[in-house]
Amino acid sequence: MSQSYYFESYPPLFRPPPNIPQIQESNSDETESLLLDSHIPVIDYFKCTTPTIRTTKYQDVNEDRNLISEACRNWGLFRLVNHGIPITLLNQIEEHAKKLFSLPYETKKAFFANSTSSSNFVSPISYFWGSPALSPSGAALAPKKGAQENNNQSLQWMEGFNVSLAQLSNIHYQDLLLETFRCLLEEYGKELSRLATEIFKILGPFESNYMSIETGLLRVYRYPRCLEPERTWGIDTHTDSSVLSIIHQDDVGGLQVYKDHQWIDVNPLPNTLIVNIGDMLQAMSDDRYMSVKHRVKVNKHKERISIGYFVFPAEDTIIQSTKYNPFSYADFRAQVQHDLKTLGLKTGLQKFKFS
Ligand SMILES: O=C(O)CCC(=O)C(=O)O
Ligand SMILES: [Fe+2]
Repeated sequence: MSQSYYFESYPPLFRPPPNIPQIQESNSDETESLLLDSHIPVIDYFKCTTPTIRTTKYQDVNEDRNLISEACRNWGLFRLVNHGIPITLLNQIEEHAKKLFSLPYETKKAFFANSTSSSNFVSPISYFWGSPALSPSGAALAPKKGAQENNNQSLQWMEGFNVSLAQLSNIHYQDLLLETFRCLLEEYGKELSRLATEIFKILGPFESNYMSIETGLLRVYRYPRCLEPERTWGIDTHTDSSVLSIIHQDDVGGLQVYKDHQWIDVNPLPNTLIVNIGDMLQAMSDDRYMSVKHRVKVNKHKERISIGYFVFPAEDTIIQSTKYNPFSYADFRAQVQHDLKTLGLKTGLQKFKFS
């Protein structure tokens, strides 16, 4: 595939100017210290959730459960191994995502438009780029005015598909690639609902409505190659608004987590998921668990694909906490949307804190 054709798949603002030497896909890795990455807690899902196994080979299941709580208190993030999700499923999703992302930008935009003028059809899969912030309907918030200028801070170097899991089974696509992608996402969504439910149980007890599986969504991201990776972010520093987020990343790397006043690379490890605590879990746990700051770097030589699963409280359930005024997730989301519109950034839980 020629480069000029290839870059047709990038949103126009992400395409390299025609008069500069073209960047090549490369295997040269950026070298960053791997040292601290090895301190990120690793949790064995199988050991935590299989109480019947009691041999000298396995620790007591409670010990492993305590490791999860400890990781959520100290890091707000952990790696999850032995999660039971078939590696072939993860590989297939990645492969299909790559194919869809490499369609021309205009095709992606038209294909995944949220609704058509002739019907009230709402697609469970929508396409967005330039900002991970979406409106409640799943439509991408347009990049802020001024993002057209190069190196504007608010433009984030990513594009993605937002997938509402609850609506995914209501539709069948004619297009084979898309229909296969839909089926794979549906299967992956079920697997992740299972994991999130178990982890939530282990971290609790919490009110059952504090996490509602029906709210689950997937974000499939592509972070395009970027000529000046030091001047922009794939996703800038943020905390997730979710209860729990579960990320699968490919082998490129770029995710970083903030811990003890420094940024640490969350290097990719094969067949490993990353679990993040979101703002909602921080509030409902009275700040015992911390929603962790993280960000995504972009890369000059390689595109990166990641898949995030996010799950939220039932929309109108009031979250009671000793640290925050009572609020619902709907209140929180409205506040975030308002902050993004007016300030261009999310202030998050701070707005709800007891004064
Ligand atoms: O792509 C990633 O690794 C992380 C994405 C992320 O932080 C998010 O969607 O909130
Ligand atoms: Fe995030």
